[in-house]
Amino acid sequence: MADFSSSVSGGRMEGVQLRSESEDITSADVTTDARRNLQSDDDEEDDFQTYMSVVWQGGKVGIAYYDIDTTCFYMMMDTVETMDFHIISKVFEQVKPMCIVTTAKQDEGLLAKLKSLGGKGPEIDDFVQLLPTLDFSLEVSKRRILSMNLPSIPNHFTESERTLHMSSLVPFDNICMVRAVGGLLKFLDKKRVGIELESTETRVPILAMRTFSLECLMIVDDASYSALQIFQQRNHPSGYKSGASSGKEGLSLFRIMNRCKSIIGSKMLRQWFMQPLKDMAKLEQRQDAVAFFANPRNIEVTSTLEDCLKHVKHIPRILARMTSSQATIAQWQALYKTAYNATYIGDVCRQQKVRLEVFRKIGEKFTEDLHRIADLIHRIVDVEESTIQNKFVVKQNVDPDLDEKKRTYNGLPDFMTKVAQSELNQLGEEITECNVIYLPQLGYLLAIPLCDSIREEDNYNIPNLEFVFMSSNMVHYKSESTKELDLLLGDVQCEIADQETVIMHRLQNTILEHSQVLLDVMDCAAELDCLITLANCAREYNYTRPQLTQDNIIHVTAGRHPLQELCCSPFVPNETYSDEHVGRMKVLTGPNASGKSIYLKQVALIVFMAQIGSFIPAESAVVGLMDRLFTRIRTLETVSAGLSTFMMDLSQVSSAVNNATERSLVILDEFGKGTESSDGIALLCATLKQWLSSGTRCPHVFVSTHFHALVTKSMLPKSTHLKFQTMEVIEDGNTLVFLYQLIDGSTSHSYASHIAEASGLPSAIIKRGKQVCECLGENKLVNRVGTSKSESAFIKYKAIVDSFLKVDLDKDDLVEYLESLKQHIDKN
Ligand SMILES: Nc1ncnc2c1ncn2[C@@H]1O[C@H](COP(=O)(O)OP(=O)(O)OP(=O)(O)O)[C@@H](O)[C@H]1O
Repeated sequence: MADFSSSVSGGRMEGVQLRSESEDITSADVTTDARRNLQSDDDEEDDFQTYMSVVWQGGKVGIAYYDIDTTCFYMMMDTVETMDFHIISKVFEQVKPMCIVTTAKQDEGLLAKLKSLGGKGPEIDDFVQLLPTLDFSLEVSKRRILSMNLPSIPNHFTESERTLHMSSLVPFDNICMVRAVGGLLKFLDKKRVGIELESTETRVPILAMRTFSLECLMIVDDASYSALQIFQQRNHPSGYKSGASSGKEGLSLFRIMNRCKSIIGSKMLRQWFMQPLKDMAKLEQRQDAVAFFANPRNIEVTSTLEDCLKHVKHIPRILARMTSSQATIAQWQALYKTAYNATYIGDVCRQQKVRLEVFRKIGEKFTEDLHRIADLIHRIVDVEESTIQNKFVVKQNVDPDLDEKKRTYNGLPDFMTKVAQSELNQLGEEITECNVIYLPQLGYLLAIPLCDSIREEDNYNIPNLEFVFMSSNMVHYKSESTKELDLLLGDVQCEIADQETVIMHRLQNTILEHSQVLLDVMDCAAELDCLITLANCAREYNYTRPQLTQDNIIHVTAGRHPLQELCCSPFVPNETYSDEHVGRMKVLTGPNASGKSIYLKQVALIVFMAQIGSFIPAESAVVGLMDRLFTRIRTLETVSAGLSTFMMDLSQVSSAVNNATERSLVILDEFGKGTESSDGIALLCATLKQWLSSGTRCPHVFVSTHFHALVTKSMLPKSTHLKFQTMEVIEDGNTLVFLYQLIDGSTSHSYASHIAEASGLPSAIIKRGKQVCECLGENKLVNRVGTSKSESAFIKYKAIVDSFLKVDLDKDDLVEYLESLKQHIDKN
């Protein structure tokens, strides 16, 4: 009988789980699944796909892009764009779209630029999508925007209320931007982006519309990011198009500084790194916050906030899943934790007496609605049971009717055992075992194991029982009592599921109506996370607060390279002074490996860090905000970029020459080295002269070079802007001691042989190199060295040449001479 009762409960499981025995999964599997859900939520991989649209008209560009992952729409307000399309490139670098949509009637230069952004992969033809100009017309675009169905717009809104709401989200006076949005909406609808497999009524989900602007950004190109090791490698699924390798972040500034507690924080920090600012007020707000969190007196508040931030999740992704009712239990739980912890963060920030912009924003945006959302989820969702059952389960006391159904359902096993017992009593003696099970659609059934009396197929019939089906040695019947059970209890389990789904939908809609609050929370929490991260770095790496100024100067006392200082000890700090009085152009010469490149990169990194709002590796600094950063630093990647190395060098330098202003920072590390040295030196010299001749419009230029003739032959004009500097070295007999100290002046040696010696090159080679070098320097004949074989051949050929030179063509007989020469050669 023990067997019997267990089969009864086994039958119940079968019915509840809606699956056959062969598909059975254990509860351990369910929790693994749930855990996997949680993990996927936590995954940091940037599996985003974005679609971008561009409209360039009247010298202004408007850009819009749609992120399939967050289902948010981002719009860049109309911005002045020149023929070098650096704004479009900048947005492209950040968005990395799958494709770019634009109007078919297009400027050829822009079209060529867009195509070049797509790289050289096989998908290049699909990368730029040209749509009819009508799809981008202003009126059509406006209409399309106004008819959008955002979840934050409540259903009861009238038409004019909707229009008013949309106008608050979309600045309609930005014509290019509105047209870009309209065109992209059309494209998304046509391609059914993200909803390819859904029914035709389903529209592309759009959770929110957000604007962004590049006006206050310092422009840094992709090559500089990798040359300065700000990012080492950036993963992107569309990397295959350009043939770029994808992998994890290597040793980079971002890697050493990213201590964010949340994924949204990491994402925002990456965005901050991608968008250095020239907006002083914003940067100072960040600095104030970093100073507060870096202060040891505030360590308790900081760590409380950090603990809460760990639980703030990527809300747009969750809300996007909710719009299609596909949120997993892990995501419900994540939303609850986010709302709960955000409420706490709000309380902590409101308690602070210090006036920080981030505290003010959090105090204002973390409203009571958050508390209500957390409370609703907490009261309604039974997380524990949901995780076990891997579906949305409603807690008790939410709906009395539902509670009643659940009570009935939970009492079923006992009841079914009793029914099975009474059925067994009525069956013949040859049947020793039976159980009652529930199967959806079929209802309650009596299951009897195969025995001798019902072994034959014809023999399945049992009086008073209706045969239904046979499987796994169990024959299933309908009896009077099971029919009664059907009538009495019906599909309780399905009804419970239906009712729970209705409750879930209602809860979901309430949350989606508050999606704006949740998105604001995410932004503020991510910002807070970034600021605490910058503060932690400042404390750990001993960074100081730079003074930002509108004056066009860069003054750094005892500056360090943030990555190099972690790799070599002791690191020698150096000063940087660049302004109108001390000169904006520094030409750095010095022996190989004396620290020139590290110094140049250090200058760029310090300015970059100051312009993301971070503290910097220096004793003190005054940094004037720069508008662009140009670099020409050779990296391994530039070698593999397809273009010849020298072509890459030239394209980077020409971009600097054409676009650098007096507020730009230009770093040239050994430009001109990749070609014949006279051409290289001429190019470098001409470039520097061009900037020097621009007088006060000369950018801040830092150049390192081994072209010593630039100094020794005074190739550059005398100018107050020009200053020669070098790295101090001491020559002690045969050894060279590097001090890595920047001093005024120049050097005329590269001391390459010392470096070669230190690098383990055989001394015979170094000795010979020195010999040749000396001979060339003194304009002497270089003595030939070689093997004994080449030596004797040299003597033989020299004798032939000498004898030929002695022939007097007017007097001697040439034929006779050649004959004797032949005999001489044959003999030897
Ligand atoms: N300020 C410093 N303090 C301590 N060590 C340094 C410093 N600067 C550079 N170094 C060390 O010197 C090495 C070489 O530096 P770097 O590559 O800048 O030389 P370089 O002058 O540019 O050489 P080359 O002209 O051959 O390119 C670095 O890898 C580092 O180990």
